Amino acid sequence: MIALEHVTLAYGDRVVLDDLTVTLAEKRVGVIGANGSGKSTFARLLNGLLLPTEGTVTVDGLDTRRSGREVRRKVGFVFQNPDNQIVQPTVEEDVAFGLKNLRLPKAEIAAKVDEVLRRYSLEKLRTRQAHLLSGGEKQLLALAGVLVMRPQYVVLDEPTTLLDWPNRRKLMDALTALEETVVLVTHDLETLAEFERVLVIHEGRIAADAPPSEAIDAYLKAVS
Ligand SMILES: Nc1ncnc2c1ncn2[C@@H]1O[C@H](COP(=O)(O)OP(=O)(O)OP(=O)(O)O)[C@@H](O)[C@H]1O
Repeated sequence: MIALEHVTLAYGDRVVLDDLTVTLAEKRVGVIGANGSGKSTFARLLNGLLLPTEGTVTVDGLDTRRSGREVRRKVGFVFQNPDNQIVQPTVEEDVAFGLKNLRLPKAEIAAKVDEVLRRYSLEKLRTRQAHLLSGGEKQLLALAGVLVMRPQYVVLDEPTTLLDWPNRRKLMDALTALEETVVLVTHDLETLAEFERVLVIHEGRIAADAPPSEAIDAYLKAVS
């Protein structure tokens, strides 16, 4: 369970999120809102990439301020721009990177990398230069690199922006199949149809917190 208590986040003197208190316990939570409303900021608070200016964020009781490393093991983060997280020359090396940092045995790393490349249809790309992949291929690689670490929670910040229709379908199917708890920030409202809960962020606050169709209605009203 991820809990925010009286969380305020300010960049300098600009308050972007204002006194949010919310608990995320569902398997599938969507986050929507206008450009600049604070969705990425909200997402980054969930795994300690950003620390609250005021208030606390806890993941299964671990405070992101005090237990950042443990929180980041639990909460995988898929960035909006995959170039932010692709760090190794080839696809297979990039997927193996986090596992190597854990100093797992070589055979175990190889087995996990094979499994995840197969699962996301990335096998044929395995020896390719990661930075030369297409945008959509990079997004799938970034997701694979996070999921291979088996986090309990996966936070994704607009992961479908670069994807064509088949790859968007593939990514959404992958998300549906995950056992992990998913928090998805998106402008792609139709991907939220099966979600249990959707938060609408507007003017620094949670303007709606409801099942998808109700939340999407509230969002469209707020921005029109
Ligand atoms: N590091 C930063 N320093 C100063 N201001 C920032 C910083 N990061 C974000 N902001 C500002 O905070 C506000 C919220 O940004 P955020 O990226 O969280 O919005 P968003 O809802 O994810 O937007 P989008 O839908 O366009 O991705 C924006 O006005 C942005 O310009």
